[in-house]
Amino acid sequence: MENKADFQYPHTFVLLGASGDLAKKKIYPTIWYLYRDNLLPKNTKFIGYARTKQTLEDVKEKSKKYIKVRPGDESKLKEFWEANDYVSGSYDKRVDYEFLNQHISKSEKGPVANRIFYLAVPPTVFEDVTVNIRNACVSIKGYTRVIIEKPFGRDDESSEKLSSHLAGLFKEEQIYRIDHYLGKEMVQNLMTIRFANQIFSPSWNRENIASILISFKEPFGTEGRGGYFDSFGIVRDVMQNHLLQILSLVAMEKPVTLNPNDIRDEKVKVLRHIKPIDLKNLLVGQYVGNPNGQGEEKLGYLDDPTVPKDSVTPTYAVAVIYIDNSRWQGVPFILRCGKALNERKAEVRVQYKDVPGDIFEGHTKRNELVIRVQPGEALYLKLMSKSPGMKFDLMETELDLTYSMRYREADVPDAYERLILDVFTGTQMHFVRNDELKEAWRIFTPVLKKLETERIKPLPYMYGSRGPREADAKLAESDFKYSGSYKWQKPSLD
Ligand SMILES: NC(=O)C1=CN([C@@H]2O[C@H](COP(=O)(O)OP(=O)(O)OC[C@H]3O[C@@H](n4cnc5c(N)ncnc54)[C@H](OP(=O)(O)O)[C@@H]3O)[C@@H](O)[C@H]2O)C=CC1
Ligand SMILES: O=C1O[C@H](COP(=O)(O)O)[C@@H](O)[C@H](O)[C@H]1O
Repeated sequence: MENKADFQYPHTFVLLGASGDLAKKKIYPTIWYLYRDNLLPKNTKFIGYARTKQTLEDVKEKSKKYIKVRPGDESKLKEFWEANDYVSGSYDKRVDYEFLNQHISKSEKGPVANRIFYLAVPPTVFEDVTVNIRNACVSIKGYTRVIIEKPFGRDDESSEKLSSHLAGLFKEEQIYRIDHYLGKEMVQNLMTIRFANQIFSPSWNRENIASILISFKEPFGTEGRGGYFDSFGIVRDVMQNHLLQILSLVAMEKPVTLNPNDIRDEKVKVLRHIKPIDLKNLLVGQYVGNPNGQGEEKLGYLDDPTVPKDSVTPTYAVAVIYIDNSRWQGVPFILRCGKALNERKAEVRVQYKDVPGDIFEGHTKRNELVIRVQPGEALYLKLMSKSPGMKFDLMETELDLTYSMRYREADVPDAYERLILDVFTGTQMHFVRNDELKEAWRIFTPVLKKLETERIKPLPYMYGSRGPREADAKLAESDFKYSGSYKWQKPSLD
């Protein structure tokens, strides 16, 4: 943590794009929760900025249904909105930012005042906004930090262009690139699980681990957002960022210290051992409607009116990645993600090798460590045990750390809450550094280009299914064994 001492000074949090979807659904609720829980500096002002001519009352009204208010919080909420303001202005005219600057300055009494700019704006105005912040709005008596949201470009070239643009305006310590998966409880737990447990360290390697599956599944399709999605696809939307970030935390070497740059150095190092993905190691799919489904389920991706009828954009993908270093050589890391599937789930499955010299006549099953990111955080280790009683049979069972049962009182914060608070405290550990981004695009750009120039046709899968049938074969050929024999007995809360 850089600077809790800073908390005594005035802070201004400027939300650019305050009239948009992300602002009302995510950012206003998040800053309210942080404010409600007294986690922010006492003297923090919030300013919404966007082109839309509206009042603060309008902002309040639009975000109302997304803001949770517990009984007794009403006066605090009133106080929160009193600390808010809304300024309307263009994204491209310096004069409007000069006005914004004057507005911010009004509440900046004293020798030090800090400013945070959250860019909840589309990529098309990104350059204008950052140039204008730099020219007219930086703090002259404190820090200025900018939070940016993906997409960070759509390939290596556009991302590099964006990075050089930003580097010309701000120092890397001022730039907070959000990958909200880095704010999730179990993703943050990965380093603790790996490096604070001697039991895992000696086996976390190619000698013991057969394969690692990192999955993201969503039970809904693009639902009218297809226009945006179609120019990106699931590989850019989820795999190149969220899943690759998880991979780097699972695979990296132990950092020298917990210093954010030591951690990010290790993440970059492990990414550098990965070659660009070969087309033969990528499988893509696109959902089609389920004729027997209800409502949305009946519709396929191509039925979305905002999607071109001949689109070959993947809504599902499996990529098999190899890390060419001494720890992981030959171990498949399988990244798998998709929309319009049978369930919502994000998890990591570390599958251990078969027991050598099995004396149990082939009845042993592989150990599997499952780190469930969502829904319902859990960590469980599937293992073999003698079945209780007179018999000497083997059974598949688990050591189970289900958060809702073990930590009943714990309040797991939302990813955005953690990350925005990190920006106030100046902690960049859970943000993406420029060179990480560069490596991520190096790994994915060639295969994305191939998919697009060759117009590779995605495999169809039905809305609400587990994805294309061929995906399981890909898992199997990548040494991920599924037996279907494991049964979990959910413990009762009593
Ligand atoms: N603490 C907890 O909350 C615990 C919960 N459980 C629950 O018990 C249930 C079973 O545990 P789990 O570890 O998932 O057990 P399994 O090893 O049986 O895995 C089941 C998962 O395997 C996948 N699968 C199905 N068919 C295939 C196939 N042909 N090839 C490859 N993969 C396949 C499916 O997920 P997919 O569609 O993603 O491929 C399925 O959900 C889960 O619902 C789990 O959440 C278990 C232990 C602890
Ligand atoms: O970044 C994205 O993530 C969301 C899923 O986030 P989650 O926290 O709900 O798991 C996904 O729906 C969206 O397409 C993608 O851009």
